Amino acid sequence: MLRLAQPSLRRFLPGVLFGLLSALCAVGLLATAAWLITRAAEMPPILYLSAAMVGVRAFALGRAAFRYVERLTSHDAAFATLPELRVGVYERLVPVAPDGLGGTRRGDLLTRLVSDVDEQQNLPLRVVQPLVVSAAAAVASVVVVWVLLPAAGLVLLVALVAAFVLGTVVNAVVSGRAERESAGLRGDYQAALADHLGALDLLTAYGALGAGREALARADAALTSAGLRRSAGAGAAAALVTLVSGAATLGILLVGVPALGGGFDGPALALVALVPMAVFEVVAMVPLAAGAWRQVAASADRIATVVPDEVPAGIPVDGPEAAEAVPAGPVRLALKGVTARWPGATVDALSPVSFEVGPGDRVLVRGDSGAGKTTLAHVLVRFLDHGGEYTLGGVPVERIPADAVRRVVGLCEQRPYLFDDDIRQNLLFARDTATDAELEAVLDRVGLGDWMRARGGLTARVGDRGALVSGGQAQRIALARALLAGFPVLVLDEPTANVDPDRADALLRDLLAAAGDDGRSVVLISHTPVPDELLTRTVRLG
Ligand SMILES: Nc1ncnc2c1ncn2[C@@H]1O[C@H](COP(=O)(O)OP(=O)(O)OP(=O)(O)O)[C@@H](O)[C@H]1O
Repeated sequence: MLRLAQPSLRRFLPGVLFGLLSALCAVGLLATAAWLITRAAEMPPILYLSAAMVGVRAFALGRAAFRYVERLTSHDAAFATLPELRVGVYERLVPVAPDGLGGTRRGDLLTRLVSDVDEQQNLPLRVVQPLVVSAAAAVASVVVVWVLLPAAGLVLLVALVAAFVLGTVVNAVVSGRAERESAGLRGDYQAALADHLGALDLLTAYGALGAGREALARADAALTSAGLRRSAGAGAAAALVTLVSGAATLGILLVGVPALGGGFDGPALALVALVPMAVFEVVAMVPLAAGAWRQVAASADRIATVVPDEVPAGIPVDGPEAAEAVPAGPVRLALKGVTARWPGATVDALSPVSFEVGPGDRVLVRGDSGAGKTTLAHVLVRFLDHGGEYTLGGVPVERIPADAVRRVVGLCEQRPYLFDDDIRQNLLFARDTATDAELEAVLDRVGLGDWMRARGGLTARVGDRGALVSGGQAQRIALARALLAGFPVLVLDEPTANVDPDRADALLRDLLAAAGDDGRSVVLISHTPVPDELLTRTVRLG
């Protein structure tokens, strides 16, 4: 994760270089100004001062200009890396989804994928670059002061090391824990918020809104407290660095005043005494960089737990042998002694099951609640791995890429997901080349044509997760898009789960007729009895 977040040297280097130039200009500005003011007090001919006057102007302009370019280039590098990082995370997430993500709460998962991924841009911006720039600026300043007065250089060196160590330790002690916890607390808060908003109707019905709000307030208080501790740590480190900077100036004066004379005059003393003010301003970034590192690392850990390097056991992975295609022509699906186990579980969720689905077959899968019907559906579309033998057209599915299996075997889930958009968009993603006439025809086939026209056509909205449509209509929309996708084998998981019993029979007949009317095979998972004449065979689980 961290490797992905660090921009390439080519992108990263300009920001470091301009940052260093800006820091050196800041130090140079203070040094030249200090020298100029003290030298001017000696009232030399103006000619002696003109080079320093030009220097002050150049350093002042250079500091601002280099800082501006540094911001541009370093942010450009970080932003250019972010899309690659996001795509990298997403690509690693895809093989794990959906069944490898069950243990992560929705709001928290979103935080990991958005805020925690965004946090990674701070690795180059707030960790690596400040460390490199402040180290280089500190070394350069010590060398210059050392050349002018070695004892002063030594004082500056000791003070810089002290500021570095003390600032970093104090910041770590005061805010280290808060920095490590912040990302998790942000995830907790967003998860609590998503839970609360998603369950508003339930909480209202049970009069539990207050308890929900209390849980939110607790998560918010923990997040705010972590934010305050982080600020306290940053403040304490800044105060300490300022204190050491003052001490460094005093120390340099203590060794510098007795050394006056010869080549080391007043203006030179002013220069070495005031340089720490500028260089400590740059070095103050170090404790903050350490804090930023703790936050970046914590966020990287959180992303890594949802996108592990190795896909968890139970989730299918395309191995090198997964290179065959499903044989062309009508597809026969066959299971022999197939079992399955969810990731992390210790027992099988599906006891050995064997059956075949030939072209045009309509197979009903029945079983008590918990017998493993949904588990079987997930095995059929390769969301879950299996034991035993599962072949498509005689080829073991392990030898076919999972995506190719899913182009042949389609799933209408028990709770179909509808996007908060209009009906057209909810259908088009199954086949984006479909015309409006094709969309209307498929809605007619699943018995939704009149309803769609009464709602004003394909632009009618379905609401968040289908809030504006009934359970049965959601199932029909899901079937319509599966028909559009043209899967040769269609698995319907409990399509009547959200429909009242007297409508369930009619819906099942409609769905089976629509799904099977062009030679497609159907695996129907249902509790509801289905008339024998609509089926080819029945399989009982458990
Ligand atoms: N995501 C999951 N992670 C771990 N175990 C799961 C998961 N989903 C289901 N299970 C377990 O697998 C077993 C089979 O569940 P499954 O949902 O397949 O049953 P089902 O026959 O579809 O039940 P129902 O008719 O109530 O929908 C159950 O013991 C269940 O607790």
